[in-house]
Amino acid sequence: MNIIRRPRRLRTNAAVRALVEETTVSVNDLILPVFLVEGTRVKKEVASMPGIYRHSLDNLLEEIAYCRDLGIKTFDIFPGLAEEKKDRFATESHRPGNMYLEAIHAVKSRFPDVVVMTDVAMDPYSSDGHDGLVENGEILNDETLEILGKMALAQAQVGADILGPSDMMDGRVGYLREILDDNGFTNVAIMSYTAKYASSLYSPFRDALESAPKFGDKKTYQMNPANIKEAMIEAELDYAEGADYLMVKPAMLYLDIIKMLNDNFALPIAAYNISGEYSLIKAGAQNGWIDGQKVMLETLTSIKRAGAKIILTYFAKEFAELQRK
Ligand SMILES: NCc1[nH]cc(CCC(=O)O)c1CC(=O)O
Repeated sequence: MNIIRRPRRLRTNAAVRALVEETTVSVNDLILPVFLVEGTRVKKEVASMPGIYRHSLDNLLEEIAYCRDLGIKTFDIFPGLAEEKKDRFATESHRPGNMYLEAIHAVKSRFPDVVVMTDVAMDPYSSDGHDGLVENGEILNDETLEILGKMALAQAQVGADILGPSDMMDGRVGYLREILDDNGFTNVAIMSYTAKYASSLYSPFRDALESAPKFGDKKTYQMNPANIKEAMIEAELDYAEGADYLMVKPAMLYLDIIKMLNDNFALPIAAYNISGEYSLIKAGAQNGWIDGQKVMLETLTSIKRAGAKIILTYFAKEFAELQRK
């Protein structure tokens, strides 16, 4: 038998496999999204996200301290608000001293080396549960920008490092960049949710924050999962408007989009391995149908292989714990 090229030679043992391994996920690549709620000593598991909790600030600080010791350096904080704090205009989102702004300030004061990423979107604060201002059942674009601008500035003022506009309004990256620069926050970065699709996999996140839309869906602002071309347009716009990072969301079902943006833009590409993607894997593992840890590793590796340098993932802590062993 004369088989000249035998690819299996590079798979013979673990050392050789490690030698030729092209993609390695590191804790340096990961951002852990965390959920913040009002109160003290609150730690409530999200029913649809086993192992993920809503924390009051005191517990969140402990959680961050623990994860920081594991090597996780960046945290994306999301607020869950009581219904009575919400209104049409998301007024609470930029009220000085609100729970969210206090938390950003507290995290940055306690852990100056930690990178705090924030969420810039109306939905956690909106009585309509939408990412924009609603009028007669429509989501207004330009009026929403003004609210996002106030929210972003308030976050920058308390020490946010990276702002994450997750709303999908047109023109918001340029609008926020200008407000930040005009107020002296030239070093506050923007990680734009560039290609955010109207996915059915956000529902566990909306459970966590009780932020589901009160009517309709988000299809007039989030992208159609069937489309590739508009991701290019969104990325061109965000690049031109000054985004520092481009994000694709969700991740697992959108690896082609991650690859396309990475092939076409020199900015770091991030991917958000979202709540429903996490829940699917956890559910499969809890049923004993798949090996949760192996599927987690394969998932993160695949997202990175597709071209994401950065992965926002609820698995960050579990991954870091596994690495430490
Ligand atoms: N601004 C909304 C927002 N910011 C982050 C997520 C989802 C994150 C996840 O599912 O993990 C969503 C959900 C949505 O668009 O309804």
